[in-house]
Amino acid sequence: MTPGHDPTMGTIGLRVEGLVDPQRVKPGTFKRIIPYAMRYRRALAIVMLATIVDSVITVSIPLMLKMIVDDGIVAGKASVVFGLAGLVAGLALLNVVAIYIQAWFSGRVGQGLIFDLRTKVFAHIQRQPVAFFTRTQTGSLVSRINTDIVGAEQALTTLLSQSLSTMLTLILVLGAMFYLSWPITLAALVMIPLFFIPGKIIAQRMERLARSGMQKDAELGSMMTERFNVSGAMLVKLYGRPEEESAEFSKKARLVRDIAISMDVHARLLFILVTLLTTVTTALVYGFGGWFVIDGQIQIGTLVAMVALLMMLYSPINQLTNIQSDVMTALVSFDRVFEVLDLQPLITERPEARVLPARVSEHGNGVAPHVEFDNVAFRYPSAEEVSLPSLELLPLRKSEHGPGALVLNDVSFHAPAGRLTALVGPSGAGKTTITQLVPRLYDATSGSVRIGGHDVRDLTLDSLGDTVGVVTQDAHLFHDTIRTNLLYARPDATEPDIVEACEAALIWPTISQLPDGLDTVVGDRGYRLSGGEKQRLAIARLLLKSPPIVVLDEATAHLDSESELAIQRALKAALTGRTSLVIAHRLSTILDADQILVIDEGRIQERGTHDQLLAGGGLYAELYRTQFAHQGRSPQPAESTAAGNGNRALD
Ligand SMILES: Nc1ncnc2c1ncn2[C@@H]1O[C@H](COP(=O)(O)OP(=O)(O)OP(=O)(O)O)[C@@H](O)[C@H]1O
Repeated sequence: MTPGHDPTMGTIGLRVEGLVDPQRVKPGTFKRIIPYAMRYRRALAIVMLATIVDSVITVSIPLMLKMIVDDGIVAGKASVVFGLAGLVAGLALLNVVAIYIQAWFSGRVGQGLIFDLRTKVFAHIQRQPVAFFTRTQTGSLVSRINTDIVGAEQALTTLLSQSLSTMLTLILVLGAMFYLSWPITLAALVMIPLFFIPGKIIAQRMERLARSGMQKDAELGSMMTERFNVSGAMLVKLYGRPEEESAEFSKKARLVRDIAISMDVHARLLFILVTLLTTVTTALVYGFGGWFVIDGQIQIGTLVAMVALLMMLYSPINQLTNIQSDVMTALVSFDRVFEVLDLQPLITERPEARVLPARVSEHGNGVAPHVEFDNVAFRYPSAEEVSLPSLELLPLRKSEHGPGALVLNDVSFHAPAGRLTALVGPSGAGKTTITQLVPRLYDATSGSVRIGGHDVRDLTLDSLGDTVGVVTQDAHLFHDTIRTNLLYARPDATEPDIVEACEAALIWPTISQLPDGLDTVVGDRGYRLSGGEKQRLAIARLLLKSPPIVVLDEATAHLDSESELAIQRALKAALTGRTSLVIAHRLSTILDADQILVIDEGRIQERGTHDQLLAGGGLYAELYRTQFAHQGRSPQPAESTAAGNGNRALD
């Protein structure tokens, strides 16, 4: 089947109404581009100089052809013919040099711009809060850094290099034509406005298609990013849906194809119309010019030069119409990049933020600070606050506009320095949310979270990062070596430091048996390691960082008893002497906790030690019976645990 007969191609050509996003380029986009270009003013000046040389040479050649014909051939002077022909060849050579310089420097400007924008957008995205990433489609984001930035670069280089050469050539060619024969030039000029009309109409259409195309392209990219990682691929397999996935993919790819075809058709249409007008105008010049030559009003050489110049006139006019559509298409890219750069990060460092003062004991050892929640209420930020609709998969629903419901309410507690505070409660109670407020993954909506008496919002983000270590249930590992993953926590750690951390986390025996040891690549998201090994590696990473405060979400995944034991021992090492906030899923942890907070519906419903709470016979007692008691230990009084004594039995 030829592509033209593909029955799925319902929206080819100009009929792509449903695909086109009617959004326009924001006013002021162009102005914002200028500072980016100004960084390359020296290279740009060279580009412009080379462009001027190129234009002048290009226009002077037809004038020399006229002289060859009239003053050489017609006059019968061979020396003039040879001399001028040699000069034309020399100028052509010089032009090659000018074009080469132009290409070299405009490449530097263009690629430099891509580099500047990419690094800026990447750094900006890094500063976005976690909430942004929970809403955004990864593929769309990647596409902004790749496709859109390259598009934006094209806008600028097209605008700066092509438009100058176009305008200059146009002026020089018209000047030369007027000089040679103003009546023929005027006749040709009458046609020029006609060249702009199709350009204008088609350019607008192309702009909308370009925006739409980028959006759909990003959706395609997103789908691939989600399906081509281990978790996504596993889900597809386990639910046996490869056919549906392929169908969904081809639906999206079809849209991308149709938009691309439509863009091609528009570009081609523009070209055809301009070619038609060019031919008609050339015929007009030959008609008038031929008559003038016969009439003896102009020389034959003048007609030759006029036609050659005319050919040069169309190329810039053609470009001018293209520039319009190219620039519009590419301005869309800039607009989409600026859209990301304009997104203000929700969690920022205050200008007067301070480093958390280190506390030292009488013996000169570092002392972990305590953590306090004071009347904290929290709601997750709304979509408008943290994300861009164009980076989300689906359009926002009505319910997603405006602030959501409070997830935490009136949460106040004191997590004593160097002690273990366990959080327990039913699913969705708000435990994870509470722990996320300590490292400022989110900020409290009201009330305050304090570390060592300092509001977390008054601390520098670096100091907060150094103070709080987090191990989540699904500890993420980069697709890199074990060593690189560990060094991520402390880049200056030495080999003995790494080994010590791995030994304390009880992962060293496993690592040392691997053929490549610490240089083993862990695979995408650590999928080449078992669940228990991954968690222990995450604990080793935490130990290497050695933060005074630890936030930990215990893994609920079922582990064999050996791994379970290893993890418990590793945790013991990780928590000793540290202020820890643990979402507890293990019996051993709640028995060892200095304080247990029972969370339900975003509030602290009960608090105390295991014995006190069990005696109370409330929610905790029920949770204990359903979640913890079956884990194999008969209820027993929690051992009293002094901070940092290292004697807490976690196993
Ligand atoms: N990023 C988010 N945006 C909006 N709401 C969220 C977000 N994350 C969690 N929630 C909601 O906040 C509430 C508390 O969730 P949280 O994850 O803190 O519960 P949890 O006690 O840790 O539950 P689990 O034990 O199942 O992990 C839930 O109702 C959840 O749906």
